[in-house]
Amino acid sequence: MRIVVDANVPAAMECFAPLGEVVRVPGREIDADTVRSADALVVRSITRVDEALVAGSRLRFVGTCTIGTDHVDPAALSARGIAFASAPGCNADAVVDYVLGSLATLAERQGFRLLERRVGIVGVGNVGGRLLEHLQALGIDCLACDPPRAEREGHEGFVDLDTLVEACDVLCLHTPLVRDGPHATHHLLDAQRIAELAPGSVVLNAGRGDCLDGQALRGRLSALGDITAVLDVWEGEPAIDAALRDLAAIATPHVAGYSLDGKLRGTHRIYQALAHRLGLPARLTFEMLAPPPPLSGLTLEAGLEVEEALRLCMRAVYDVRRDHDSLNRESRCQGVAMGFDACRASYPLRREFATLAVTLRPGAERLAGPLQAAGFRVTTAP
Ligand SMILES: NC(=O)C1=CN([C@@H]2O[C@H](COP(=O)(O)OP(=O)(O)OC[C@H]3O[C@@H](n4cnc5c(N)ncnc54)[C@H](O)[C@@H]3O)[C@@H](O)[C@H]2O)C=CC1
Ligand SMILES: O=C(O)C(=O)[C@H](O)COP(=O)(O)O
Repeated sequence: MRIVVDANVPAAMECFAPLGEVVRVPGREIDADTVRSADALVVRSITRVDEALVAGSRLRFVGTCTIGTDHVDPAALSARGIAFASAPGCNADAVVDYVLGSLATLAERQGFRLLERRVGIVGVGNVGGRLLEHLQALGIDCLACDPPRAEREGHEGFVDLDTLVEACDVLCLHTPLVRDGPHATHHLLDAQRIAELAPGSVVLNAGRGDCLDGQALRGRLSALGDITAVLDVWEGEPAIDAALRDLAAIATPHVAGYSLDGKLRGTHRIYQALAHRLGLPARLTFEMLAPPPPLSGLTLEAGLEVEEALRLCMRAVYDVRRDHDSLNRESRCQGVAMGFDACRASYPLRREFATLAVTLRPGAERLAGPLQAAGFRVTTAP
C-alpha cells in the first residue's frame, strides 16, 4: 500500500505509516506521475484531483483533510471506483476564531464597538452556523442567508442576500465554491452587491476566493475607500491580486482554518476513513495527536472592559495581525505567489480559543458570559 500525502498534512507519519508506505510531496507538485504507483492519495485543498490526475493510476482511495471539496471532481473518482472522503467541519472552529479575532481588531483600529454591530452571515453551515451561535451568544444582532438551507428547513430565520447586504454593517462570507446550479456561488458577491454595500461596512471572505468579485472590490476600495475588507481567500491563489491585498485592512494567505487542532482533525478524519476502507483498526485517537497548548491558562483581574478582555484573550491564543504582517513581509521578500505559499508552508503553531482556560478573579465575573461566548473555557477564582 503506497500512500502519497501532501507535505503540508501534519501528523502524516503517525497516522498513515501504520497503514502503508508514505510518500510526502508538496501539494502543488502532486501530478499524474506522482500518483501513478499510489494506492491512496491524501491531499489538502491545493491539489486538483480530476480525471487528468487519476487516469493512469491504480488509486483506490482519495482523502482531502479539508472542509472544502471544490478541488475534487467526484465524478472522475466514482467512475473509476475510487473511494473519496473529506473532513467536514474539521477546522470550522479555527475559522470562527479568525473571524472573531479580525472583527475585534477592526473594532479597536476603527474605534467601533463590535457588540453593537449587525453582522450578516452568508453560508450558515459548519463555519457560518458556529459563527452565528458565538455572535448571538455575545449578544450581537445577526442576519443569516443560506438559500439551500432555507429551501430544506423553511425560510424562518433566513433572509435573502440583498436584504443582508442592505441591512448589515459586517458581511461574512462562508460559502463553498459551487460553480453551477440554482445556488451557484461564483461571484455571489458581485459588482452590483459590492457597489450596494453601505459606506463604513466591513466585508470578510473566509469561504473561497471565487465567491467574491475581487476586481469589483478592488475598484470600490481604490476609488472610494469607504468600506473595509478582510480577505483570507483570493481568486487565483497563490498568484493573488497584489493591489487588492494592499487595500485589504486584513489580508491573510488562506490560513483562517490553520489551527493545529483544525489541521490535525482533518488528518485524523482521513486516517479513520482510509483505515476503515482497508478494513484495518484506527487505533490513534485525536487526543493522542494533539499536544498540550503552549498557553493553557490566563487569569483576569477586575477592571477590564468586555471588548478589551475579549481582545486580550483572543490575542493571547491567536493574533490575526501576525498572519497579515507575515503575508506582506513574505510577498515583499519572495514575490506574490511564492510569498503566499511560504507563509502557509512555515505556518507557526496556532491553537484554538477553546484550548485556553480563563480564570476570573473576584470582580471580573461579569466577563464570564462574553468569554464563554467567544469560545474560551472560563472558571471563577474565590
Ligand atoms: N479560509 C479557510 O481557511 C477555510 C475555508 N473554508 C471554506 O468555507 C466553506 C464553508 O465551510 P462549512 O461551513 O464547513 O461548509 P458547510 O458545507 O458546512 O456549509 C456551507 C453552507 O453554505 C450554504 N450555501 C451553499 N450555497 C449557498 C449560496 N448560494 N448562498 C448562501 N449559502 C449557500 C450551504 O447550504 C451550507 O449550509 C467551505 O466549503 C470552504 O470552501 C472552510 C474551511 C477553512
Ligand atoms: O478546509 C478547507 O476547506 C480549507 O480551506 C483549508 O483550511 C485550506 O487549507 P489548505 O488546503 O490550503 O492547506
